[in-house]
Amino acid sequence: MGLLQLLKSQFLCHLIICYVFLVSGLIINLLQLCTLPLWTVSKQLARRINIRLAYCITSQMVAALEWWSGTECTLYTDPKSYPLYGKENAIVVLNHTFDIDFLCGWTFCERFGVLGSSKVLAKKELSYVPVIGWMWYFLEIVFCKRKWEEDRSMVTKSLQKLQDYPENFWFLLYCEGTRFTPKKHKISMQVAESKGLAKLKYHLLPRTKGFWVTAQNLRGTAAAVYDSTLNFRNDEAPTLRGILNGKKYHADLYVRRIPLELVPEDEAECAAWLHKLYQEKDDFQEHYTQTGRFPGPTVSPPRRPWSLINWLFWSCLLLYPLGLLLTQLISSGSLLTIVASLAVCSAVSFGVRWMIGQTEIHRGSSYGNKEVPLNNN
Ligand SMILES: CC/C=C\C/C=C\C/C=C\C/C=C\C/C=C\C/C=C\CCC(=O)SCCNC(=O)CCNC(=O)[C@H](O)C(C)(C)COP(=O)(O)OP(=O)(O)OC[C@H]1O[C@@H](n2cnc3c(N)ncnc32)[C@H](O)[C@@H]1OP(=O)(O)O
Ligand SMILES: CCCCCCCCCCCCCCCC(=O)OC[C@@H](O)COP(=O)(O)O
Repeated sequence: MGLLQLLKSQFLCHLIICYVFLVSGLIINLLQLCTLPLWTVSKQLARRINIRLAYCITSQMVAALEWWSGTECTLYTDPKSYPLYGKENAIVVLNHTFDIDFLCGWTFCERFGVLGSSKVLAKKELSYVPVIGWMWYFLEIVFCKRKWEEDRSMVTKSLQKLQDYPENFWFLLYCEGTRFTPKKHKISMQVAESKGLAKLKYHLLPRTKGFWVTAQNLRGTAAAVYDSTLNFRNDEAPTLRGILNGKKYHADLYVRRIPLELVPEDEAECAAWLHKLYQEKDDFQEHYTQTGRFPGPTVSPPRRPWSLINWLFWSCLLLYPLGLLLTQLISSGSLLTIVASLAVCSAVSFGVRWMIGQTEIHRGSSYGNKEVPLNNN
């Protein structure tokens, strides 16, 4: 192990990175709160400011992946579609297989200049996560309880609000609705069988209602669906802890651009279209497993310096006062202040560990985990 790699694996480094993320994140949440009065005066200006504030948070995690761990991201796509990425609104459909698939998604957003404005149909529980979840309120992220009857009107309303969004955005949909586990896969394939649908090897059966309502409400707003399939080389199982430890991964993303006009408007036809899409995604994953690559040409959209610059800015801003505080603390020799500082460090460490836990599949929800009574007709 090289010296740099050894440094990256040190707990103290992780504590510093997490301190900068947490404290800057809370400051930005506070700034977002301050934009509240602006929403009534100029909604579009408030949105543009919040896009930039959100960028300051999410790009720190992207910088950790791109610059700290040096993870490589390769894009497999049609060269004719490439110039359109980042220049139009799009609905992104992505497999939900890895702890950090969302972070790879953010990394591609960053490389095409839509990181601050990117959106997702997210489970409600994530809205309570400090920093990221709180930031999402101001970004007009669409939340769902994963109970269609309760979600229907709220999801529709939230999507309609995006129709006059002032900057290009990608709206991410994990149609599988939850992360892949062998148990969830087994149950969802029982559902597929009972519905006479083809079985999938690498995906859960997609939930079609969210996709249909998104396509319907973003028609005329989004130009295309980006069917995206992510995999990692050499059976890597990437984690956020691995990224913090400076471990380098190799992400491959296969993207097909499908004009939104090709998605059927009728709900049943749209559902059938999505099921077919997932069967094709499964074939691409099979191709990857057999050959170690996706079909078609590759490009590696370059890293941009902004995520690193933002990270360095917040680090300088927050580590300087921390350094001063620590020096004063040690020179004061007060046992009480030293104990209080250790308690704050432990709280930061505990808080961020809990947040990292949200990204870990083995701590995932029980959604899609329960055997459902099947109607075999
Ligand atoms: C150039 C580069 C291109 C791309 C770059 C890639 C990506 C970058 C893009 C953007 C990045 C932006 C942000 C990313 C940042 C962070 C994101 C992090 C995480 C958030 C993600 C989540 O929280 S995922 C969880 C929440 N989201 C969803 O669930 C979405 C999908 N779900 C739906 O759409 C659902 O329909 C619903 C949520 C709207 C409603 O849920 P409900 O459970 O009520 O669903 P349904 O009524 O649809 O389900 C019942 C039907 O499903 C069948 N079914 C299938 N499997 C099962 C099963 N296991 N158990 C029971 N039922 C099952 C069932 O038969 C029903 O079928 P019907 O035919 O009767 O409808
Ligand atoms: C600079 C780096 C500092 C690191 C600090 C850690 C920050 C943690 C950020 C938490 C972001 C949370 C996003 C989690 C996304 C996710 O993966 O959600 C899972 C859901 O889709 C589905 O849930 P489930 O049904 O449980 O599979």
